[in-house]
Amino acid sequence: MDEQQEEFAIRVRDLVVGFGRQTVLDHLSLDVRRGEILGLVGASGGGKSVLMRTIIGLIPRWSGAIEVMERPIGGRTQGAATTWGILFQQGALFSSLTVRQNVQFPLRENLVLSQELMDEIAIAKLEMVGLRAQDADKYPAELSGGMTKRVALARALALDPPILFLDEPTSGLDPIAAGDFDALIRTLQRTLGLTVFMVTHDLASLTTVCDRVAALADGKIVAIGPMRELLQSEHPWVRAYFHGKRSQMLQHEMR
Ligand SMILES: Nc1ncnc2c1ncn2[C@@H]1O[C@H](COP(=O)(O)OP(=O)(O)OP(=O)(O)O)[C@@H](O)[C@H]1O
Repeated sequence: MDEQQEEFAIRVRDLVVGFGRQTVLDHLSLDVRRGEILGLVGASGGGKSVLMRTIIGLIPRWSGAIEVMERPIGGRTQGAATTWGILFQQGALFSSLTVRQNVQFPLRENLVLSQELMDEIAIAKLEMVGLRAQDADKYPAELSGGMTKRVALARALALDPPILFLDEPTSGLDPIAAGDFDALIRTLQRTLGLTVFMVTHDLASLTTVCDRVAALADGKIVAIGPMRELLQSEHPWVRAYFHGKRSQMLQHEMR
């Protein structure tokens, strides 16, 4: 295995994905470095979710190659649950299961463990995401938006995956809860050495937690780098995104 390969958690080459006559991703290439938090921005309907879902093998590709932790993705991906955890936009907890049972779900699906050990793991994961042991017996309907995201995160981390996919993790949270969630992601990435792939529109997240930001436009990654470099990009869509009135106002306030 060469050194360059080892450096990347995810490698996407010349990826083409579409539906019917619509091409969504058009010869897209992207490398995600091990241990980084990469933020993905793009127009609404531009293909961010499609890219994420194709990487994790949920959407078939027309052509191109994808490698995750040096393993090609294609057909039925084996061992996926232990390679990545996913936090979908709505949290997507099972409403009829308690918090504890939700966090234990991937353990039950993938491992054979005693109930006692599973209970210990569930509590440890809940504490890791800033929840208390008392929260374990609650049902999803009894949780705030921020708590729901934290439980979903605990569930995503149940099997200790090296990669975490987050689909708009702060959407629907108030700015304080969103800031707390960003800080949690940063702490987990540092302490667990996670690679994080985050689709987000949240300028504060992009500025404060992402090591690099990738911009998706016209089905391709048109700019990638630290936020300060993206702000210098000459690409028309990237300029419009970061230098439009609304973004300018927020950036001004963040200074
Ligand atoms: N399963 C599907 N079948 C058909 N078309 C789809 C499917 N999934 C996505 N698309 C189309 O692919 C395009 C990209 O959608 P996608 O959800 O990736 O956008 P997005 O960048 O994540 O947008 P948003 O920021 O609004 O969530 C859209 O035109 C969408 O209608």
